[in-house]
Amino acid sequence: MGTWILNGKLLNEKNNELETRHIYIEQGKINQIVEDGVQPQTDGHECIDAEGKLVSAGFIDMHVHFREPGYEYKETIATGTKSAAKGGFTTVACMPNTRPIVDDVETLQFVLDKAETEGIVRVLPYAAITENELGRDLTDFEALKNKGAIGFTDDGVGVQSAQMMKDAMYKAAAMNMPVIAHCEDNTLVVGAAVTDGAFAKKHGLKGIPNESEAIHVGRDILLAEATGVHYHVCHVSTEQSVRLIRQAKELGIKVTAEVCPHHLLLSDEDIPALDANWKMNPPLRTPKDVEAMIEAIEDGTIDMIVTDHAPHSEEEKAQELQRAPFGIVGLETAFPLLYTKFVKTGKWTLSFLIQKMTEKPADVFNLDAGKIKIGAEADLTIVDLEVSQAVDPSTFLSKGRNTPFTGWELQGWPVKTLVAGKVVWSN
Ligand SMILES: NC(=O)N[C@@H](CC(=O)O)C(=O)O
Ligand SMILES: [Zn+2]
Ligand SMILES: [Zn+2]
Repeated sequence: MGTWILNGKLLNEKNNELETRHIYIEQGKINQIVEDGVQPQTDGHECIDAEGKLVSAGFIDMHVHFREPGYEYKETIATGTKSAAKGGFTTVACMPNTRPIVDDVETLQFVLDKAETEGIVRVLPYAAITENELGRDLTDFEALKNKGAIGFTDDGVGVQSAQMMKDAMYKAAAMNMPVIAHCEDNTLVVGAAVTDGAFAKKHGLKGIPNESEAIHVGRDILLAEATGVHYHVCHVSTEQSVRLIRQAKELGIKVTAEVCPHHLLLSDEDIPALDANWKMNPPLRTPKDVEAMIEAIEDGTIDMIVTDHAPHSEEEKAQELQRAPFGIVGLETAFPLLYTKFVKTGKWTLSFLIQKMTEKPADVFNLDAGKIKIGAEADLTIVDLEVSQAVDPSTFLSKGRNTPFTGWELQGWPVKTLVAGKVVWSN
């Protein structure tokens, strides 16, 4: 028995038109795509009616925090993947800043086992660059790669020593593995709650300067050039970083980059009060930086959109701004936010947005995913593009409720998510 998804709207990337199609899935893979008008042979098969809804390749998020092991009160692989499925994501890449850090094969195996037994979407694990993310000793890249790590990153902190980063890049390059960098120079203001901008000034707060990110981006681009590694910049937030990445790409250096919805949609001037739901790292920057992020995703300087889904508990986020941890959740709001604010407004085509959340990340990280085609895994997302609904954190499947987008009236809500042809979430 197979499964038919009937009457879905598939995006024709050539003309950005939505066309009605029927998709037949067998043994987890897309087996047939039938034109409207042709009567599909549904006898004896399961049928899903997608009448009028968008059927997209499942979204891919190359930057999430699922907190397991060690911080299960914030999120688990079970709740994190549920949250992902609800957001229409079928593949997510997990950051290693758990407790313990994913810096050895035992911890990596633990994550893989949990993903296998409790995860409802595909989970790809990153491993740390340095032991305990302390920046002192490199982890065992060879062993971690062999066990299934897809790249190396100390996300959460910057690798402070240029020599350490260079050694890591040489090693990763020799193994054909990417280095993924959280860019933050700790000799500049570090740990402040907001950017060095209007909000900081108004409230008499110290601010994190743009250079603390961009100095690492510039340094690492030079090191990537010297080592030949595939270097990927995490959560780009400043116009200076964009400038450096743009130039590096022009020079043919192997650099790729990601941006988060919040850095495309919010600036420090939007922060309403001293509220930790607006605190994340990197922080919301100035309106000029937001403009630069939009330009950079539009011209291809930034390759993909990621959420940096970073759940924290209610109690942690209720602390005063300086004490509260950095991070906001993102999986359940990413697509509706971007669809409503960029596609509905006519700034982007639907196919542009979907590419940045499917094909592009798959391309950059060599994943066999991100496209609806015969023979591909049936990782699919069915999205209602019409119904308008307000963001309500009490409905999140994530344990985290920490979002600045509460109450935003959005369209483009996923209604059903399939992984390998199985419905893993349905509203
Ligand atoms: N982005 C955040 O604000 N927080 C992340 C760490 C990180 O991505 O650097 C976290 O682990 O909570
Ligand atoms: Zn980070
Ligand atoms: Zn992160």
